[in-house]
Amino acid sequence: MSESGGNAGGRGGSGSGAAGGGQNNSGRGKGGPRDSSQRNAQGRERNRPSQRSFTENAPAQRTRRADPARLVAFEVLRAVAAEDAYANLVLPSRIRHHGLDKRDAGFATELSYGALRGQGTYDAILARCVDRPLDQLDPAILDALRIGTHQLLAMRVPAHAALDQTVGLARAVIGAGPSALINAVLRKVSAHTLEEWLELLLSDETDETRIASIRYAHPEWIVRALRQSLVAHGRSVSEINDLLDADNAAPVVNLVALPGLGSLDEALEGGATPGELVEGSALSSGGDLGRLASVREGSTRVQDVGSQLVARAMAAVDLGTGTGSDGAGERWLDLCAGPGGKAALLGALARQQGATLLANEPAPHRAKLVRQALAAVPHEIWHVRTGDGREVGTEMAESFDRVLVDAPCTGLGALRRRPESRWRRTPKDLTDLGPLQRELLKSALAAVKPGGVVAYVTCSPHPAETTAVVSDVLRKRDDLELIDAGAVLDGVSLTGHLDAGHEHTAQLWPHIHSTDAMFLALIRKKA
Ligand SMILES: C[S@@+](CC[C@H](N)C(=O)[O-])C[C@H]1O[C@@H](n2cnc3c(N)ncnc32)[C@H](O)[C@@H]1O
Repeated sequence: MSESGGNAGGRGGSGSGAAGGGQNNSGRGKGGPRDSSQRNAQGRERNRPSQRSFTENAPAQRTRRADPARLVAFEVLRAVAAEDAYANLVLPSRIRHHGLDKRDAGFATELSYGALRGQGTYDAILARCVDRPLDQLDPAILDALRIGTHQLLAMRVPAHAALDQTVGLARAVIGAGPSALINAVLRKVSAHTLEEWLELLLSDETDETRIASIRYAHPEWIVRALRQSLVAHGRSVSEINDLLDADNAAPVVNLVALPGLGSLDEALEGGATPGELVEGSALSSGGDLGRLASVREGSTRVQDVGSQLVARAMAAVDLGTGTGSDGAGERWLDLCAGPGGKAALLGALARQQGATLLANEPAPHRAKLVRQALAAVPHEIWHVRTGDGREVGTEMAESFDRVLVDAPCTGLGALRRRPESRWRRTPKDLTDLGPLQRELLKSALAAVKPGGVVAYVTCSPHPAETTAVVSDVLRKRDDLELIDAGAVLDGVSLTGHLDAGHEHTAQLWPHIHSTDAMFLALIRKKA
């Protein structure tokens, strides 16, 4: 049991914990994680077909019990497919239910997230190994095959363990019948490495979109949408592969210490590293964040650096009103606040700047989450309204100095955090959300005082929900002007140069900034 457990191979790690390189029955050894270059190199080496060995036992004679970590991954995939569940919500509850330790939890995370993200590529491979169309397979069998394929092609799990354990899982939870099929199909999958499979699948392919779609496991419409997004924000279309690749890497967990309320000391002592893009942030060293008292209290929170930057940008805009540029006496509004990540940061900044915050959210259960998120901020600073943001503009016309519209959007900029979402979203979502995004922005512009500023934010870079919304709403209005959002973002960043601005709006990117792809427009209502 000498080998340690790094996680993924060529497709990038998906979880925080370890996956197997060990020689025990489940294919997972003991030891700490390795850096990704070692994992990639060693993962490919270990899984070369010529070095593979399989037990000669028939499936029925092999493992009959489901390894708990693989069972958790299987249950996550089933819940996502059959119940429309979100992997990031269902995974922790399954891990708790099966009592996985830290190491197995890491393995289950990598396996479920990796199999979900890589689904498009894995299905293209499986289609070559199954004698019927994949949609004619029992969905549970297909999920078991995806789990087996991810272990074989992208994790440092010995091939015999990947095969035996996946067949054992199928026997235990699906039935004895399908295990022979799963055994036969996974043997075919294991005949090649991932690179060899991609070569086989793509050698005759000339369509660039289809090539990128299969290689980087994104639906073709999203490949096209992201290309269009790069161009719309002044970047080169040649960045597309880097962007798609960044969506497949496990995002590092970012922390924020609420300004004036939280501290990163405990996290830094525990191995977190200071964030380089924004003040008060840190990159978590992984593990259970609940061990940190400041996280339990809510004064230090998990928040993507892109979200931190746009919230700070809204708070930092110089209104030039004489009373407001330092925030004293100002009223701030977060129009779409649930579940409260940005509201918590804005609440802390409002306290420091002598302002107050109204956080609005229509969904009652999400409004409750906003209250919980704001719990560490003194109560006299904030108030939560449960209602439709489209009504705020008329109900509270010209009442606020700063308004954040963090609009409901497709989330195309946060695909790395939501492994199933790329397969669930459709182009129709883009068109369906457009009217709501425009109405919310108009309501915000009605609610802001003359001289005040509205920050329009999405976690999508797509022009249909970013630049098109802003230009449609600003068209024919001479009382509004765009502030240079790139310059304001630079001003709140530690580097002072994010290179995110383009034509007065700003766009952050996973492959450039290691943040979610947050869009920011800052609109001032002329005094
Ligand atoms: C992108 S999320 C906001 C994320 C939040 N700002 C944060 O940082 O945690 C969009 C939110 O808008 C809310 N929403 C949907 N329809 C809305 C409406 N008509 N008015 C206001 N908010 C709405 C959704 O419930 C969701 O909570």
